Amino acid sequence: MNFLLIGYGKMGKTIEGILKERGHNIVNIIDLNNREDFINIDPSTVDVAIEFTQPSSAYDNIKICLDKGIRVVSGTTGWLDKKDEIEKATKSQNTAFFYASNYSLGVNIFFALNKKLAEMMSAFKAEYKVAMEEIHHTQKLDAPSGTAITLAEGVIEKFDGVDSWTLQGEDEPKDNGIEIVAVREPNVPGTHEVTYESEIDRIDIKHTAHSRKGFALGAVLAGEWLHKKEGIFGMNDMLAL
Ligand SMILES: NC(=O)C1=CN([C@@H]2O[C@H](COP(=O)(O)OP(=O)(O)OC[C@H]3O[C@@H](n4cnc5c(N)ncnc54)[C@H](OP(=O)(O)O)[C@@H]3O)[C@@H](O)[C@H]2O)C=CC1
Ligand SMILES: O=C(O)C1=N[C@H](C(=O)O)C[C@H](O)C1
Repeated sequence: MNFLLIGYGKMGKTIEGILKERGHNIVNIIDLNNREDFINIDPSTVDVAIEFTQPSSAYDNIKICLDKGIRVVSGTTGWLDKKDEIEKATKSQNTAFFYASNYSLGVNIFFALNKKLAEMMSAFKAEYKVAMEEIHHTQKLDAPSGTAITLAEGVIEKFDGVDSWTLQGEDEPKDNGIEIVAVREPNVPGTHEVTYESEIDRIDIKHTAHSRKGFALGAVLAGEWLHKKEGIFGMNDMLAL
C-alpha cells in the first residue's frame, strides 16, 4: 500500500520502520520543513496517511488530508475537543478517519479489563476509592495522557462512584471524581495504573509499554485495515474486543 507519513519524531520513525518491514511504499514523509510537499500532494498517490505530530498541529494535518479525500489514521493526543469537526469533514468528503488514544494491542486489552473491573467494583463503591497514575517521558506535551483519559472514561462509564476526572496539580480533586496523577520521567514509553484502595486492601491493574513498537505496529495495522473503507473508526472496530 501507499502510505503518507505525517510527523517524523519518535513515533514517525518507528512507524517508518514497520511500514518498510511490511513491504509498504512511503509516498512522502511530512515534517515541519516540507509543508509545501504536503499542501501539494496528489491524493491519487496515497492510500492512507498516518499522522503522529503534536496537539497543536493534529487538527490542521488531518483536515488537509480529509479535504483531499485522503483516509487518515491519527494517534496524536491532546486535540480531541475538535474531533467532532473532523468527523463531520470525514462524512462530507466520503472518506475515512481512524483514531485511537493508544494503538497497542496490550493497552486495548487493558481498556477492556479496566471496564470489567470498574463494573465489578461498583458494588463496593462505598469501600473503595479509585485513582490513576500515568508515567511518560519528559518530552510529552500533554497531560494527562490520551490513554489515561480513555481509562478514566471507562471507569466513569462503568463505576457508579465516579462521574468525572481531574488532573492532580491542576484541578481541585472532587468527591465523585477520579484523580489522575501524571508523572514525567526520562525515557518512559508509557505506563498506566488504575488503583482501587480501601482501608483494608488495594487492587492495582497496570500496563507497561517496553517500547513504542506496539503503538507503531497497531497504527500500521489500522492503516492496512482502513484501506478502501469509508467512515469513522477506532480500535474496537478493528479488534473484536
Ligand atoms: N495513539 C498512540 O498509540 C500514541 C500516540 N502518541 C502521540 O503521538 C504524538 C507524537 O508522539 P511522538 O512521535 O512521541 O512525538 P515527537 O515530538 O517525537 O514527534 C512529533 C513530530 O511531529 C513534528 N511536527 C510538529 N508539528 C508538525 C506539523 N505541523 N506538521 C508535521 N509535523 C509536525 C515534530 O517536528 P519537530 O521535531 O520539528 O517539532 C516531530 O518530528 C503525541 O501526541 C503522542 O502523545 C504517541 C505514542 C503512541
Ligand atoms: O506521548 C506518548 O509517548 C504517548 N502518548 C499516548 C497517550 O497520550 O496516551 C500513548 C502512549 O501512552 C504514549
